[in-house]
Amino acid sequence: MLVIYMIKAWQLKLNKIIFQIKDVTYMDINQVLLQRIKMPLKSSFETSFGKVTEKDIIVVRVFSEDKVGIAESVAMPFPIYNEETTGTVWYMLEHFLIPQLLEKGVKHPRDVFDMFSYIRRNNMAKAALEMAVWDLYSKQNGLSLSAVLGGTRKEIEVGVSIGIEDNIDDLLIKVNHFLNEGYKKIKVKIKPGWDIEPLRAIRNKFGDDIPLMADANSAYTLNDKALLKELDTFNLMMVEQPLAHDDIIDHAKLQAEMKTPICLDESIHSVEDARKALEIEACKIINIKIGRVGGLTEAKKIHDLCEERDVPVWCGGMLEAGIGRAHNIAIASLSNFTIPGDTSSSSRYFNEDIIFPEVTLSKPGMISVPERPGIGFDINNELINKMIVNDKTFTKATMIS
Ligand SMILES: O=C(O)CCC(=O)c1ccccc1C(=O)O
Ligand SMILES: [Mg+2]
Repeated sequence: MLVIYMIKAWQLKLNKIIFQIKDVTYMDINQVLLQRIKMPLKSSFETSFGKVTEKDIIVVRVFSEDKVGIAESVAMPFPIYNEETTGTVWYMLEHFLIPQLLEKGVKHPRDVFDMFSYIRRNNMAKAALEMAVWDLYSKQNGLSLSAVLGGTRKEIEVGVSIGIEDNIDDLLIKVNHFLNEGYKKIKVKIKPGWDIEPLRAIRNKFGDDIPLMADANSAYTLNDKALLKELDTFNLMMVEQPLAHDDIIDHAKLQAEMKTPICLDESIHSVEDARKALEIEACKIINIKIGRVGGLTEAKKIHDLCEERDVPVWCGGMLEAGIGRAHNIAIASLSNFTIPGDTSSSSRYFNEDIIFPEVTLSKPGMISVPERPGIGFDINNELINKMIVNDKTFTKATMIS
């Protein structure tokens, strides 16, 4: 008995030592592949800043000797959510990020963020590469991405985001449909002229208890204070980013006068932004999007800061295809993601997704966190190949010569 115990203890110690050794050796990334694909959305998605009808994605793969890490760029085709576009992400990856990663190498995915910190912003470009490196690292260590990030949940709670609809009837049909699927949070997009009326209609039809929130995507200013304060009458879980994309000061002023918690999305690009926003009480909740903050390392830092300060977070979405969804599921398995996120099933936006199996609800309003190494999904390469508009391979040899 004692002998078995001693052997087990030794095995554990040995594993720990191997893990530590791995952290000081290079990850040996020798090739990166970019594939730009255009994927039709089932139906268009409208927000206060505009309408999207197809998903324009860059699939990023990083190769080591025998493993491949994968991620997806979440930038939109136009610079309307933030300053990046699919085109700028490609440019940054091609001319700055990939050459540097291949030339310098990293020992741990954590190093990627630091390596790129001298480059201002371009967070979605940085994130696309960094997330692929995290997936590769997880696969090299035979662990799920969730486990490597320190996730504790086996299942995550999810909600759904509903765009601006043509009329109230269409909106109510959608809300009804998603409530029936069990989604644990209904988020509706609002803008001037489409705010009080749709929220009132939802409350009248479905009652005061359904978990409801509104996302304004920066469509208002403090001149709309009276209207925004009226939102307090709808018992909303929160109102997301009511004011300017680059503001925290006015949000603090508004939060001081509103009962409904404000959640910031567009205004938070880093853990430093989060610290400042919390310090001046510009919000009570933060929406974490891995792409917006430059990758999983920074996303985890924001999560940890918020946890320390008892501020709940949730995982936002950018209409991701399956690879992006998989990364969202992994980060949302961390303990302080206590509010249902925007990561819905693949079928919410796509007739067919680029992963196997597709993301589905394991039970009403829940998605299970994969336990297999890395993101825990296989890639539907056949489908990806059908949708490619551009691709490029980068190798260590060609970069350095
Ligand atoms: O279902 C999703 O992925 C979330 C959709 C969403 O709300 C959104 C989609 C694109 C850009 C910004 C946002 C947002 O959260 O503000
Ligand atoms: Mg938002």
